Amino acid sequence: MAFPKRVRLVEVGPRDGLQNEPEPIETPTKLELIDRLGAAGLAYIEAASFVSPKWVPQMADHREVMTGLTRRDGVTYASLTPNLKGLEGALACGVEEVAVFGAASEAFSQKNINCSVAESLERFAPVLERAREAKVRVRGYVSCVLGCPYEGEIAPAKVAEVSKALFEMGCYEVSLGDTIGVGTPLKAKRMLEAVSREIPMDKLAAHFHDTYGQALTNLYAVLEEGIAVVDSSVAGLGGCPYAKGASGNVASEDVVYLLDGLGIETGIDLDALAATGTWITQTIGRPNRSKVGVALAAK
Ligand SMILES: CC(C)(COP(=O)([O-])OP(=O)([O-])OC[C@H]1O[C@@H](n2cnc3c(N)ncnc32)[C@H](O)[C@@H]1OP(=O)([O-])[O-])[C@@H](O)C(=O)NCCC(=O)NCCSC(=O)C[C@@](C)(O)CC(=O)[O-]
Repeated sequence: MAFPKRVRLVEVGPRDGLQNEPEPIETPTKLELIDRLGAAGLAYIEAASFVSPKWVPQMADHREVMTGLTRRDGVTYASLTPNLKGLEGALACGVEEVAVFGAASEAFSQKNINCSVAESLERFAPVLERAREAKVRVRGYVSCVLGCPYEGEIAPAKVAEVSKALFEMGCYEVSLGDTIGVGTPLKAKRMLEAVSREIPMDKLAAHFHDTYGQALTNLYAVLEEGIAVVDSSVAGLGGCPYAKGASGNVASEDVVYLLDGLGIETGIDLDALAATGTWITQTIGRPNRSKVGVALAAK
């Protein structure tokens, strides 16, 4: 299969990237980050997460973030909403899109959202129904698609089953999360093969973490299979609070550099994105995990 002509990046830095930071990050810093990302050409930014502040304290300012945004034309600002309470909170802030998040692993589902996979799907059904009423699109995540921190190997058939359930429930797109970054290209292709037998390829996204340094390679493999939506995080920020040791998402700068080299359009200004990565890592005192970002900053 040929590479797609254009790839849509879903920037998850302000949410996935920051949710695990141990020290509180000021809301104005988050707002500036979101604004800079929009200015760099990111057309889809996951800005906040309407989850319990007891579970993820770093996302407790979701309301302030979603109402404090300076909205840019053509940019979608999305939020995670694990249940109806989260959705109602997000709707009250004028959110344009939301995401529910399930898992292909029972143990991870319990640790992350305190319920089984089947219970999570039951919980998502009214979220999708209410979102439909409010004319808000819902994205679906499946975590642990290439391995689980608690269960180890995850069968591609399980990933396909949960993805299909989310898609049939009304998620317009299902994002496949290698939460702990353990995947390798062949594994990623096999998992995608199983999922794409149930869901059209153009309704799927790749959400790869870079814990084992395989994320770009895995992305290359799934781009070859026809994936055209990639989740990434500026400067490779991030990690999941319920996946110990998981490092950040693949860095947006590295993905854009790869795609530019393949002649795949993204609409993103790499220099502006890299400058944003330098700025946010300096501001929050974190290493920049984008090799491209570091190289461009050293020029
Ligand atoms: C889902 C729950 C809420 C269930 O948590 P629970 O304890 O089972 O929920 P509950 O309904 O029994 O409520 C308990 C308390 O939470 C409150 N509550 C209930 N819901 C909300 C809400 N929406 N917003 C704010 N507060 C809420 C509720 O009001 C109550 O408050 P209390 O009476 O104790 O004061 C909890 O487990 C939770 O918030 N989990 C979030 C975990 C999380 O955010 N993980 C990281 C994101 S997922 C991820 O990173 C993976 C991904 C997407 O990036 C893909 C990948 O890489 O794999």
